[in-house]
Amino acid sequence: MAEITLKGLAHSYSKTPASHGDYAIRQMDHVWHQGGAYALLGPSGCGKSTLLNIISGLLEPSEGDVLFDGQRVNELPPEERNIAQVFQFPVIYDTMTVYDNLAFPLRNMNTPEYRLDTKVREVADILELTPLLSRKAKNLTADEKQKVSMGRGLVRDDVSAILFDEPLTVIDPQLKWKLRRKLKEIHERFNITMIYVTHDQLEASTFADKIAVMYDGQVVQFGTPRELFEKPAHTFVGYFIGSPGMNFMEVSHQAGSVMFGDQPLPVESAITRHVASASSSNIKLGIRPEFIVVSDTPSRNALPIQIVTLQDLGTYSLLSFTLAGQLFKARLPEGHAPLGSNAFAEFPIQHISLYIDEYLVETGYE
Ligand SMILES: Nc1ncnc2c1ncn2[C@@H]1O[C@H](COP(=O)(O)OP(=O)(O)OP(=O)(O)O)[C@@H](O)[C@H]1O
Repeated sequence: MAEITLKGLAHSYSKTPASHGDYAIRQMDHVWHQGGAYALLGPSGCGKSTLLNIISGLLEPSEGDVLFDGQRVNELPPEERNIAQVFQFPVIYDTMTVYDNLAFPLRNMNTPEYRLDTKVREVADILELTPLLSRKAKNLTADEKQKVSMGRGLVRDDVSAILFDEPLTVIDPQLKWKLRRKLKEIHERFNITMIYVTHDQLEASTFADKIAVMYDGQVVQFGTPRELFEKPAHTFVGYFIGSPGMNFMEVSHQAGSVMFGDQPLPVESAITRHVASASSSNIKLGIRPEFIVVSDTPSRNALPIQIVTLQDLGTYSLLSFTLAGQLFKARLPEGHAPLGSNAFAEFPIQHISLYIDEYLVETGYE
């Protein structure tokens, strides 16, 4: 069992890093608690695989410490870390049977055959591989091979964490859901820390209790899927989570008002105070497409908009409109009244969040 702590961690693939841009992981402190089901979510190139490889020991970090249950393991090779890693593409021995593939990690540890047999059959049963145990691995389908790869991580009793690096990439879309459920089941049964890397928010939120969102070499928010939706701590989280992502407006302060271009915006007074006193000029307001209220009649806080497109997506409609020259997205509920050529959008003030230098400013709704 292990709690994995990353302390002052940073990694550069360059031997002589000169600037921020030379780092794949930028100064990070993070704790993965024992037994958690976690996702590491972020776009391509943000440093997810680098971080997993540092945890598993395939890569030694250039700065900082990796601690397992408080013990520094930076110099420990992967085989001494009791961590299993499942990669994007199955890592199995094609000429061996499924049984021998599953037994391989245990034979390596000189596990007695009777114990090995029990464990192999238990894991095969969970992964629904029992009918395939005597098959040669080379005759399996891609998803069966990936299940064997996962099984090899699960057979060892001493494994304290399993790291999955986009494990469902090669899996048929229909089977992805089933395998994710299976992983969740395995997590509940074995109480193993699991870290699941993906760039897909749906995959992350169906697997994990808590998601670490990574952006540009850093974890910018660590929270439940709901927290990431309701309170994005960074503009990237707002943009990346949700379908479509949050709308952002660059704003400034003028004569007691928060201005979006030439347009004064109705906002809560605490936001106005923060915008007025901000030392940075990088100030944004964010609102989720779900919370914008659109109507064809003017009202006190509604602003005139220009409609670009309205798409009926079955359970909701997606409206694209412009305001002060910027494109916005709004999700309109099913059965929303049709919109004429004059339309108005209201941004309910309780749903507007303030970001200064890309980070959320907690203002509290007054
Ligand atoms: N072996 C390497 N040598 C040099 N640079 C590397 C190496 N591996 C990764 N990088 C760089 O480090 C950064 C982070 O890469 P990493 O593969 O960790 O990201 P990722 O989030 O896993 O991306 P993906 O989802 O595409 O795999 C990228 O800029 C990448 O180009």
